[in-house]
Amino acid sequence: MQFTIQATDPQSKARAGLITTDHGLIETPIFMPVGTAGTVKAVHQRELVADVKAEIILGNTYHLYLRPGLETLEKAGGLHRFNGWERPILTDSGGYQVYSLSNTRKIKEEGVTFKSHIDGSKHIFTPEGVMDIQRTIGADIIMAFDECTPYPCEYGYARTSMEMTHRWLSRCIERFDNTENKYGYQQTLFPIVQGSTYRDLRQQSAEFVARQGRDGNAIGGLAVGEPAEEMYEMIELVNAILPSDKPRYLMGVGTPENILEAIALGIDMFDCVMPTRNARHGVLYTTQGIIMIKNEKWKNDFSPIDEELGGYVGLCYSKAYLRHLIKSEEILGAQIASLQNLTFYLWLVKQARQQINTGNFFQWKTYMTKKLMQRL
Ligand SMILES: Cc1ccc(CCc2c3nc[nH]c3cc3c(=O)[nH]c(N)nc23)cc1
Repeated sequence: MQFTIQATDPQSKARAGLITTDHGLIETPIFMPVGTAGTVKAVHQRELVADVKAEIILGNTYHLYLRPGLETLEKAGGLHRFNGWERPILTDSGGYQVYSLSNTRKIKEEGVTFKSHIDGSKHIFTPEGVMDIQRTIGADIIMAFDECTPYPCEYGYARTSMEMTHRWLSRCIERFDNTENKYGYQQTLFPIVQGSTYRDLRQQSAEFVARQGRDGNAIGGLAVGEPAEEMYEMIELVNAILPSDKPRYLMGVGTPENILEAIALGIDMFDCVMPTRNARHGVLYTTQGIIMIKNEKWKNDFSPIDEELGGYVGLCYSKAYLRHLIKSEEILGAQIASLQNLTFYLWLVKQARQQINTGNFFQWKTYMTKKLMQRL
């Protein structure tokens, strides 16, 4: 995996870059739609490419391991072949998903034991085990096995948790560097910085991660309920330590405003469940601002959802019709709203990239944030 920086913003840490993988190119800054059971909820591959213009999607190790399972994925020739997505894929290591989905997990030095949220069967994720699982899934970029430190937490817990994540990272690197890819495509491992919101721990973790010299680096332990200002402070501190010539992936962030702020702080890659989760609840992101589509005011508004966005659903469906579908809890409503929000997120990072290339990202960010976050 290669990363080339094509332009940097003179008034911030923002940069426009290009990531090259065996499954194609990724222009950064980039937003990565979250696939869960191998698909993005309620959206087809064709739409992801043609409408959303997604360049890379996220696969979910926890879900895929439980269902369809490793045997099926291996027989299919990996996730790319299984779900027909021929572009880059990134998979998370599963630790976070166990933490957020299975309330029966236990953390030990060896790894994390949990019961499947599907059938209650017992499992253990270890650093070595999730490296093998992600080798079998076959994603181009795989994440180290970490503990996403809960927020808020005591300093002592944050330090112990970070130190275990560092020991797990060493075990991940040992396993990954001594196993081969299974399907003939190169894979790369990103380590994850932890340390909660404690400046000295974040500094230690960023230094430990930077020392591993991997192709890219991730910032974890954020977007877990901390105030945005604390998140920005941690990003700024960590990005000053992570190498500037490698992609930086901020996990789980965020609102359009968070994303533009983080781009200005030097982040290149994003993922977030917000676009699809909010869509299912009728919260639409549009180039004109936020629309709460269930609101009475859209009942007889037959204008297109978002003419400026240039996406299919924004042009071809009216606000009134989408309101009707969402109120009726029709699947089509979730599909249209998900497509609108995902298309918007990809549009936003593409606009940011263009502004970085033309050198006025910083002014544009202020104007765009004010415009996008207004309620219509
Ligand atoms: C499919 C998929 C879903 C979700 C994710 C990111 C999930 C995610 C976080 N989401 C919000 N905050 C987060 C923090 C962490 C973290 O510290 N470590 C890991 N491994 N994942 C995180 C990646 C892939």
